[in-house]
Amino acid sequence: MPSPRPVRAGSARSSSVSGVGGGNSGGRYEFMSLTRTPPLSPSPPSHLLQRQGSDPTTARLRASESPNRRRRGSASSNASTSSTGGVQQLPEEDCMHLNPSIISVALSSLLAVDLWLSKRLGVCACEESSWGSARPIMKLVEISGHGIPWIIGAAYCMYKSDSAAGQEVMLNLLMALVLDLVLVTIVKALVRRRRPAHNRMDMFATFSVDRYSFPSGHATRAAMCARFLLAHLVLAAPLRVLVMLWAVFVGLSRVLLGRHNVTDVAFGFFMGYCQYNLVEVLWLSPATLYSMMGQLE
Ligand SMILES: CC(C)=CCC/C(C)=C/COP(=O)(O)O
Repeated sequence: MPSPRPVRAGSARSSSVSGVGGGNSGGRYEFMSLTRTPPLSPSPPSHLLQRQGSDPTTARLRASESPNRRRRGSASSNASTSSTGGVQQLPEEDCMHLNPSIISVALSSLLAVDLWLSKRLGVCACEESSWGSARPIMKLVEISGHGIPWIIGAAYCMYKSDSAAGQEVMLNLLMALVLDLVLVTIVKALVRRRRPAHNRMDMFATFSVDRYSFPSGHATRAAMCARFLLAHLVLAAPLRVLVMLWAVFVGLSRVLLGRHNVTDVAFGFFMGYCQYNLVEVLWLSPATLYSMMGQLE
């Protein structure tokens, strides 16, 4: 009895490329057959179809499928092979699984990078972390961007101000701070993204939505207040630089403390920047204020 001849993988590959020829290379045809149903007519040569299963890429893809999908896939491809006289068709659901949308792939990649980077940057997340000794300073920066000192400070300055212009600016800063709290609460409640696992929930004065992390309320406030200060209160160049550095540092400290992922802070900065535009649109003038107070009386 003749002994079976060993099959060499290399020879199958090289004959596949040379067998198709022209612009439509063997490699291209095989790739397309994985992602969409090959045309029924004209039927591709049967020697090409046989080689699909022996291609290493095909083999790897099939190996990564779940056992159930593999079983279903092979059953349906067997069925379609027999019903179409040798033409192999992939079931429709397989085609969809092999064609994930570019947006969802980009989003999952961004989230994976975000989680990885945020975890690496959370160097002050607890005392035992690599920069744990800097944690008290980071917590001071955290308090400098907290809502309570800002609200109390703005109300106190408004009360103490002896000019109508000063009172107007402080009143609008108060309105901006309240608006920021409301908008951040709404977005946090809608998105409900959990804070990073390495965060220790030892923050001062929080609302219930503050168990969620997207967006960072400190980052929105820092961006909005920085724009507000630069537009209305701080004119000297060195102080303007300090204000900007403070805002950046508040955002950075959120990630270093492990309170937030990088995307929470990035979106927070964007949202706070836009919120200032809204404050300008809603700006309360003394006339508006007096008419509002008149309506209240
Ligand atoms: C109690 C008041 C007036 C404000 C809460 C401020 C606060 C704790 C926001 C949460 O900030 P992050 O989202 O950056 O952690």
